[in-house]
Amino acid sequence: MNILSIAGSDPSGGAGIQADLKAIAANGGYGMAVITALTAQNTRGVSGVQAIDGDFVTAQLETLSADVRIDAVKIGMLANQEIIGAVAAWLDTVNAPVVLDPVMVATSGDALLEDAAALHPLLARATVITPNTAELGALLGEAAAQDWELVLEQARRLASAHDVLVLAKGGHLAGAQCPDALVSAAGVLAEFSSPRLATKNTHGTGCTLSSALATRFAATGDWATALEQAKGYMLRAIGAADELQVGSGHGPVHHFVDFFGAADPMAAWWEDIAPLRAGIDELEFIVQLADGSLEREKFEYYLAQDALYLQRYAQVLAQASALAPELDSQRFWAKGAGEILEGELQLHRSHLVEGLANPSATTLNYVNHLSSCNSSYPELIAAILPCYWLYQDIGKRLAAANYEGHPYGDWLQTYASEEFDESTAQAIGMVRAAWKLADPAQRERMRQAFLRSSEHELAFFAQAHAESVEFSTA
Ligand SMILES: Nc1ncnc2c1ncn2[C@@H]1O[C@H](COP(=O)(O)OP(=O)(O)OP(=O)(O)O)[C@@H](O)[C@H]1O
Ligand SMILES: Cc1ncc(CO)c(N)n1
Repeated sequence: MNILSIAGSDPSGGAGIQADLKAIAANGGYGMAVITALTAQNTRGVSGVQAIDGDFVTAQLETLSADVRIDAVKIGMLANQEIIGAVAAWLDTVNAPVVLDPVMVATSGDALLEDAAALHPLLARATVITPNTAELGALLGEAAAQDWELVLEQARRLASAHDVLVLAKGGHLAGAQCPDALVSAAGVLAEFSSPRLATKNTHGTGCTLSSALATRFAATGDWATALEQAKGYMLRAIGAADELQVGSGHGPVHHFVDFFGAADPMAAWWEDIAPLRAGIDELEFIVQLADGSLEREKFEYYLAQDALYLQRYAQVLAQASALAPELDSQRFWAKGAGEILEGELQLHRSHLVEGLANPSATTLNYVNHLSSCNSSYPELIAAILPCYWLYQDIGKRLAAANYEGHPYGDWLQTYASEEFDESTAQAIGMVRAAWKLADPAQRERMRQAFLRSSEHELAFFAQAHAESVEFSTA
């Protein structure tokens, strides 16, 4: 898909043409650029603007469209009335969806267009306009809205007045969420909200979102889908912004987060518990379980404790579902809870003499650790993760040790299925996604929750032999 950005240059690379080309490429488009103005700009502010002659903007546009098919247009900084006129006239000659970001002020607060009213002739030629709250107010000749209801109301009126779609953006409002909504004269067509990330590096968010939106629309043909995808991309790019070190003011977002973002934190966590994993493999309980020499009494002790554990664990999974931020994760954790209650516990009961045992101190320690994480979704699912990941890992080796007539053969098979592999991959994915949105302190709490659970897993396997275990993960 060929996506044209008509915008100004930002030498610092975080906004304007430079951001647009990066965002278009990162979203799978082929980026092209017609430059309307040069700015002298860094992450702290704009110190100068040199607009291109309107005639030369026209020359760039006409030369390009004489040769190249244009699948979508994104418009950013237009600087003055002459350029607005040139772009408006050219738009009458092309037939492509147009995302117009009515750029008036930079993230730093510097003016990039003198008069909001000058944009009016362009509004009806756009397919979607993407004003922030200040720009929305200015386009209506009103004060900027301070709450989301009023933003939506203003967006509806602007959509109605110019017969366009308006992407209302709540990024500038106070609050823990950053909602965006696609609004037509009839009302809200789609709304997507994301958590507000704690970073000052938001230079060029507006340019980036509008370019991603144009690119995703060219690929999907559906504005709601395009917005959902662009918003997800935006969140990842802002989430990784602090990995870049550009300037001392409002730095850029990480446009290529999906390609060159930091190394996978989940892989690092897995390495962190390497000593615990080795420790589990060496436990007498595991060695004897694998070769079948484990005393029945010890196996039944383990199963009784595990049955007690699983009842509480199912409640913890249900709690993760209750805390989960969206439908997929809600469904995933609730399904996990259901499967434990119907499947795994069933297997345990078939091995057990009914009505046994109280939870051991080891079992209680583990479930209490899980419960202690249950007010924070990211920490709770980080604490849950070893229950999937370690069992999947050990399950593979135990299944490989299975043989015809093995006394614990059905148990050895339990955790070595494609379904369990798939669930484990999904659980890892959900923890990774929550990690990306977390701030550094929360990330460390997540890592600790994961490490502690891994230690409890080792202690749990050891308890039937009352083997003493030493923990060594920091
Ligand atoms: N701190 C943040 N955390 C998460 N999302 C954010 C944050 N800041 C902005 N966004 C999102 O970035 C997108 C662009 O929004 P914003 O309203 O900031 O645009 P803008 O003001 O036009 O940008 P610019 O500052 O580049 O002019 C929106 O989807 C918004 O929700
Ligand atoms: C060139 C240019 N366009 C747009 C913005 C808006 O952030 C900016 N800062 N610079």
